[in-house]
Amino acid sequence: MTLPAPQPKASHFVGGYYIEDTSGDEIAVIYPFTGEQIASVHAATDGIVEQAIAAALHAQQDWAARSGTERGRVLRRAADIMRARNHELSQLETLDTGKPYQETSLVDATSGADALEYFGGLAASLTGEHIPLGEDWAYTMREPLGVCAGIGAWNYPTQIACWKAAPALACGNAMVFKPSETTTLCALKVAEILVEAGAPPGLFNVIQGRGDVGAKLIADPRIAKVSLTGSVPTGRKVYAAAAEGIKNVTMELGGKSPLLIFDDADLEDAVSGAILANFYSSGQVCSNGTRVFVQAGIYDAFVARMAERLHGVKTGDPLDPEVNFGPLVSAEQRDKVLGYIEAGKAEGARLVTGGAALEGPGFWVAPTLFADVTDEMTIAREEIFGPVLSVLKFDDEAEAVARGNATEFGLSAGVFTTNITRAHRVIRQLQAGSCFINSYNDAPVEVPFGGSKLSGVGRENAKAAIEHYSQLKSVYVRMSQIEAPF
Ligand SMILES: NC(=O)c1ccc[n+]([C@@H]2O[C@H](COP(=O)([O-])OP(=O)(O)OC[C@H]3O[C@@H](n4cnc5c(N)ncnc54)[C@H](O)[C@@H]3O)[C@@H](O)[C@H]2O)c1
Repeated sequence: MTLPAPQPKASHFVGGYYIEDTSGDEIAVIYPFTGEQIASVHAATDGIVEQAIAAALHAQQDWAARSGTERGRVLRRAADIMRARNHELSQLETLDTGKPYQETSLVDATSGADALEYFGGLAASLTGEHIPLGEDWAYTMREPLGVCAGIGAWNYPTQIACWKAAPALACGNAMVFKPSETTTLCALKVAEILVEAGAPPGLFNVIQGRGDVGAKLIADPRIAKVSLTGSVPTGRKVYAAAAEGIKNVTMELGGKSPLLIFDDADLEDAVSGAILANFYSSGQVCSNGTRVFVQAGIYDAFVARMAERLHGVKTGDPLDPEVNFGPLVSAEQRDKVLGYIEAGKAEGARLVTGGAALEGPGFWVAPTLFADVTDEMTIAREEIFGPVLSVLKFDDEAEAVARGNATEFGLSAGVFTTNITRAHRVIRQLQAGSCFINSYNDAPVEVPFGGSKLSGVGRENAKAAIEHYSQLKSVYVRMSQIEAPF
């Protein structure tokens, strides 16, 4: 298999070109399967940050002056290019993250292309309204915000870049995007593709760096909006920095989501749902349903069947299309997850399967199933971001809802039951932004995605995202003479 060369032409993509400044700190690109360095980039210097913002400001003028139809055509062309290059982009996503190709070839560039296509389709319909007021009238215009900053996490580098770029660009904004320092490669390809599709150079720029570069970017007064995908502690810092400039924000943060499985659920379906809710991307998904509450009547059957189904995990080289479970993204993340597993054992959870690192040079953690987990255990309270499923027993519906909601997070929630009245009743009471009935972790671009409570502010995807990347201008038009008091 010929692999894409992981080393990018240069670290940053600014003003339509790859640019470099090796005086920035070196950031190694590590392939999580081998633990070996496969490329390197340099963190953006102040000069690179300045060039990126200047290029974005310039491009935004041209872009905002184009019709929505023209803007949409560029985004849809970019979607077509991404789809045509799915194989190569998916391999790069695998090298960047360690997620199996079996998964990346279905999800990542595809989901990115869906966002570009969807918002490309919406671009021409972003109109204001006419408000009759007797003889007078008013109208509204939907205007872009200006230059937006996008800051990404490491679990979905292509998708996160596209989920932010597509609505921003559709509304007439430009963007400077900083990927996670752990996954630096994929967003550069998104930038290349947008230029190839006809976006003005500088419309979507990618600069590398750690938190300090992100902080510098969002502190700049020329940045009108900040969209972050990351953890709650980072969200607090970024939100506070954005508040200094009264900037618009979208915060896509962490979660500890409940998945409620009732006695009357289809057992096999519920087990499949819980697998999707916990082991996809080796558990590194923000919306994962990591607290699986199972009603007493099917509790033992659920735990037994889940343990059996986990025998279907196939590890190995994530680029092998037969492999369905990959390593974690970094040594640091593996160690963090192993720490939580030890806490689970020490606090008395019953380890059913897994519970240790796997052999190999890469960053492996075995898919881990804990039963008899109780609400106060660390593994039931904190976001682990790894392949660790906790099963908690419950007796009745009200108890399950109360315990499900007893968290500071509010990203997702799910329910498995064949009683449709109960399904809707329970979902209505669960405090979460993205919910599922007899399913889990579906994220089509047509549906708003985001969290409540500490899990976030604002929504990505769907028409809801337009509100977060545009502002309304109201214009009052008087048709009659003005009556003034003096
Ligand atoms: N809700 C969602 O849509 C969603 C999706 C994916 C991941 N996540 C969350 O992301 C976390 C995992 O990702 P991570 O470890 O990369 O998160 P992180 O918070 O460590 O970093 C996220 C990004 O913020 C940058 N950053 C750090 N400090 C900054 C600062 N002071 N100013 C500006 N930027 C700064 C980082 O460099 C990185 O690019 C998990 O908590 C997960 O739940 C949420």
